[in-house]
Amino acid sequence: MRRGYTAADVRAAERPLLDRGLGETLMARAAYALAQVCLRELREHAGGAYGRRAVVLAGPGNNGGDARIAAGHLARAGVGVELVDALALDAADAPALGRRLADAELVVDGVFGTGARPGLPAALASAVAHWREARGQREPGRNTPAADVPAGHRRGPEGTARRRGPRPGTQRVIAVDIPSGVDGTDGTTRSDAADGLPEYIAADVTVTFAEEKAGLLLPPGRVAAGRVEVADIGVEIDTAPDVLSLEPADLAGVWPTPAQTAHKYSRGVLGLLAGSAEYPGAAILTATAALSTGVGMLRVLTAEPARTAVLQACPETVPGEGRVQAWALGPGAPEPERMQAIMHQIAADAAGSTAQDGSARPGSRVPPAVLDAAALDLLDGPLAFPAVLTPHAGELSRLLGRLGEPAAREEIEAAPVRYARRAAELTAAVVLLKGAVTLVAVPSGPVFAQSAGTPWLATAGSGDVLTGIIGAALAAGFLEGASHEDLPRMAELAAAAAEIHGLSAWHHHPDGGSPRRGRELRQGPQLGHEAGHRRPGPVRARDLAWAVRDTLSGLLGA
Ligand SMILES: NC(=O)C1=CN([C@@H]2O[C@H](COP(=O)(O)OP(=O)(O)OC[C@H]3O[C@@H](n4cnc5c(N)ncnc54)[C@H](OP(=O)(O)O)[C@@H]3O)[C@@H](O)[C@H]2O)[C@@H](O)CC1
Ligand SMILES: [K+]
Repeated sequence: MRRGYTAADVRAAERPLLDRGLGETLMARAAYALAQVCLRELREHAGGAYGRRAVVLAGPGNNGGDARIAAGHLARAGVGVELVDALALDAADAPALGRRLADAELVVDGVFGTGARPGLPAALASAVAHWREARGQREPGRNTPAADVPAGHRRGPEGTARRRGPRPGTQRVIAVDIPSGVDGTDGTTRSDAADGLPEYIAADVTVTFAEEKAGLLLPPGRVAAGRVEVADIGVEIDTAPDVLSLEPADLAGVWPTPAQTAHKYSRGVLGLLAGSAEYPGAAILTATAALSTGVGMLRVLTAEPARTAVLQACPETVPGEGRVQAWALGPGAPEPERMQAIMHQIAADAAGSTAQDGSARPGSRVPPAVLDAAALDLLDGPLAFPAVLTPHAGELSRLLGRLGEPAAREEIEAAPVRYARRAAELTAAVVLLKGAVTLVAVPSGPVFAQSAGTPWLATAGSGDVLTGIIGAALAAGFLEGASHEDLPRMAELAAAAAEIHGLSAWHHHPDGGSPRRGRELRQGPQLGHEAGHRRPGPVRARDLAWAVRDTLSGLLGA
């Protein structure tokens, strides 16, 4: 599990050490750890450290202080270091600095850290734009295989006979604590930027101090940070994290698995209301995903002709009503009246039917529900039963409008954590906001941020599959029903479902090849630049729904 802390909590944890006069000691430790990572990256990616070129961008605060001390360590190891005062940069010098940045084997970004306002000063942003352009010219395609690299780019055994600039793909960008331009706490960058210039410096590796900052787990900071390495500098944080991320290796400990003595009813029954005459496919995808997830039984309440379509595609499905341990409502525009009726019934059960002596029986445990797509359009206030809502930004925008706090889709995309949290408060539900980084918020408590996915997952039907996985997890995880007190556990299951959904896209083999298994699967995909050599291809929602079974088998060690 990755844990991200607010910049304020990290500062508060450092405060007693600073009061004891240990500021310089902390900075020395941070800089030493940073330099070690830089030297290792040079050895691994540029064939060595001695004689290689580094540009160290240093800002006005302590982040710049870390970078300046690390620059000294690098110089003593024989690296040719150019130290740049990043805020003293003149706009006229930006193109030349951009070229020098492109020519370096190593760039250290020590401009801003946890004390920063998001965004980059204009002259620096212009230099970064020139740098990107020069790198782009040298790297026509990010996936250029080594054999296609022109001979002039290849390094001889002694690093001789080189063309100007590092070989494509060998430059390493190391961020100090957090990529400059990104907010340490919410991961956002400047939202008012209209000049088209870069707003942050994207890194291959971020060396962060004490603990991960929440902004490293959240979009777009998460992608900007590349791989994150935490350096222990002797600062202990005893407050709760603000953001959590489940990693593939965590899933076996989180996911509900059947007891030895289980039978199909005690494994959890999921009631599904999905699909319509226009969209029967959504019901098939949600049903397939729930069955691939290993639900004990799936009851489908959908009307004809979607019902027959589901029964033909998934013969295990049981048609009609009956007892269920969880509900999945909404994919494929099923009848609104039917969804309303089911939600009213769960709400009435949750409120506690009046006992025979007339007293209320509050807080009854009821089957939790996952509400997707058309079901979201029926909500206009706090939910009286425990639920997971699964909007994308557009659906969340409509929902927030009905809840009296309108927000445009673009506003939500620029600050997704804030709006996911607010929607969770207003609906008293778990809100899973889909995106490149999927966020799972509860009315109060840490947010989960999951990013196993790939842009290929943004395809019709993908969300129906996620609903099926979440529904199956709720059915297995809440055999005795749930109340609002269970929202944190429901959020954990929804986050795990999002991770499994994303991993299934990375690991499914539509051509029938065997899926990745065991250890390789549990290590999970890498984000950002690291992902370059392991990309999934196009994803079909139908294949995804099937692949969930192999992903889970691999993760659970089956
Ligand atoms: N504390 C500790 O114990 C340890 C801390 N450590 C390190 O310190 C880092 C935090 O350092 P920090 O607090 O000095 O803040 P930092 O991010 O360097 O920047 C502040 C400066 O930047 C300026 N500025 C900001 N944004 C700007 C913008 N958009 N555009 C222009 N200017 C902007 C800002 O100006 P101002 O806001 O005052 O006008 C101020 O001058 C932390 O990330 C870690 O690396 C480690 O050494 C371990 C021990
Ligand atoms: K930085």
